[in-house]
Amino acid sequence: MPAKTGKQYIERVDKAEAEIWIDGEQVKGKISEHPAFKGVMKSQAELYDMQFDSDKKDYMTYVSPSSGERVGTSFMQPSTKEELVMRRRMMQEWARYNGGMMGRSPDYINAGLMAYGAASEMFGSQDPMYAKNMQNYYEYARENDLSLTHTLIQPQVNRGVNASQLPDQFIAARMKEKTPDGVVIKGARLLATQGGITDEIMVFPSTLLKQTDEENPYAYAFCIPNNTPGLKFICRESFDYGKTSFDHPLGSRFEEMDTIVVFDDVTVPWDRVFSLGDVSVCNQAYNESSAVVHMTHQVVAKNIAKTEFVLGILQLMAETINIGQYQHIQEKISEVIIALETMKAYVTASEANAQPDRWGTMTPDFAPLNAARNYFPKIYPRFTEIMQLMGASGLMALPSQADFQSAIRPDLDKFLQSATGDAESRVKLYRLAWDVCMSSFGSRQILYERFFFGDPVRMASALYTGYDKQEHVDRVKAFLDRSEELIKNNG
Ligand SMILES: Cc1cc2nc3c(=O)[nH]c(=O)nc-3n(C[C@H](O)[C@H](O)[C@H](O)COP(=O)(O)OP(=O)(O)OC[C@H]3O[C@@H](n4cnc5c(N)ncnc54)[C@H](O)[C@@H]3O)c2cc1C
Repeated sequence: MPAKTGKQYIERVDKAEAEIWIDGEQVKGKISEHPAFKGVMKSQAELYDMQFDSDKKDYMTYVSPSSGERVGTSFMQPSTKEELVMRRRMMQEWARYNGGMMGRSPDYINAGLMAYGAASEMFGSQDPMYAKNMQNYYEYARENDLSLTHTLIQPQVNRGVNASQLPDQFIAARMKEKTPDGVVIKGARLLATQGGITDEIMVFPSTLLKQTDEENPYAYAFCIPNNTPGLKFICRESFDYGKTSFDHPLGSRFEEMDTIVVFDDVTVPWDRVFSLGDVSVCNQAYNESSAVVHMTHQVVAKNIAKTEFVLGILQLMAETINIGQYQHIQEKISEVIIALETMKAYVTASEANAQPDRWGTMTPDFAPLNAARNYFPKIYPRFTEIMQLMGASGLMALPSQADFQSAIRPDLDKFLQSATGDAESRVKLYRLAWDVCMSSFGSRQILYERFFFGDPVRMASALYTGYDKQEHVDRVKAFLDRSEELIKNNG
């Protein structure tokens, strides 16, 4: 089957009827018609449809090496720099469509899956069956244009101890037993964004587990359909409040939802298991496969689009109420321009210095991408602060679309007009800014950028420990020795 359409995406997820809980009730009927999910599912469907745009399909899709059909480019295992750039172009096309506000457009997980597929041999170190499973699953996902969510983190109960030391050994999802049908998993994982509105879930190694025998049952990697019996998604409150796209321009379209994932004796069939019961294998999978690099490549490409979107909004705000002449406004917008150019430079450098990894996949240079993934979580909250500082009362003087259709419209037209246009256009823009920097949707975006790729403190620590600093240390030592020499010679 070739790349899928938006309609096919929606039909498949509706038909699956995964077990999803929200506001104390289980979702019944078509999830694409549920108020909490219909906006984002429509947006996701639009992304899939872009694969068929006549002017885009040459880079949104490519010819499958197995079926000869055109399949999604985010599944492509690049072997040249040109293919790497094509992948990024495809990913940015999707990100620009949603202003970078959909962190989990399907290309995010596809980037990881592509790398795991290319490195499938790695999973065979435990059992050759796992390597075969990984390779087959990657091809299955590619040929069926699967959408996936994923879950990596153990419940936040007591971060001072390991999962096996919690009061109940099945709080964090762990292996319960092996049966002829598969491995039974019981417990919970966090935090699956888009949980329940994809075809399947990837349950991969959580970030580094302690290397002890007690932790081995918590170490596994598998993918299963969202409607596997015993699998439950527990949603937070929805930030799509059912308002129009005028009132809540982002929340009504891109509210991706975050879910707690419960495994209630879920049997994972053996052909879907890629690793099991060995912390050391799990701990190295992310880095060894280059999944971390390809996922970061997608993230940075997406965040370039997000920065462009923020820059566009800020500039429009400056023009709308004529504040672009003030130096501090120029300085603030310049901060975003500098961030944009920095992010673009990181991606360009990573692609220019790309090399095939040990699995033959053309892989971007991780050093600039690693810097980017540590940089953006710090700068994105500042973008929203700048938006608040520039928006001021304009972020609160925000009548709704219904107000514009009521008897008070003449007042709105008079008092909310702007330097460049009418009241309705101005309110539309400021509502967008509010949804970026003030609303529940906007606050979640800030939290998302801070944490979704891992704890920023430990990411910085990994950057510090993994970075080769010796050359610079040696140069300073040589400089100090040179100074000594000079003193000696001159003395
Ligand atoms: C909006 C959003 C969406 C997300 N989507 C997904 C998803 O789709 N899939 C997924 O798998 N995950 C997802 N995550 C989870 C994300 O990966 C985690 O939030 C992140 O890895 C941090 O883990 P934690 O939330 O458990 O925080 P914790 O690890 O509990 O950290 C809480 C605080 O304690 C500190 N801390 C805890 N332990 C240590 C330590 N050992 N050393 C130093 N400091 C420590 C942290 O620095 C932090 O300040 C999402 C998170 C958010 C906020």
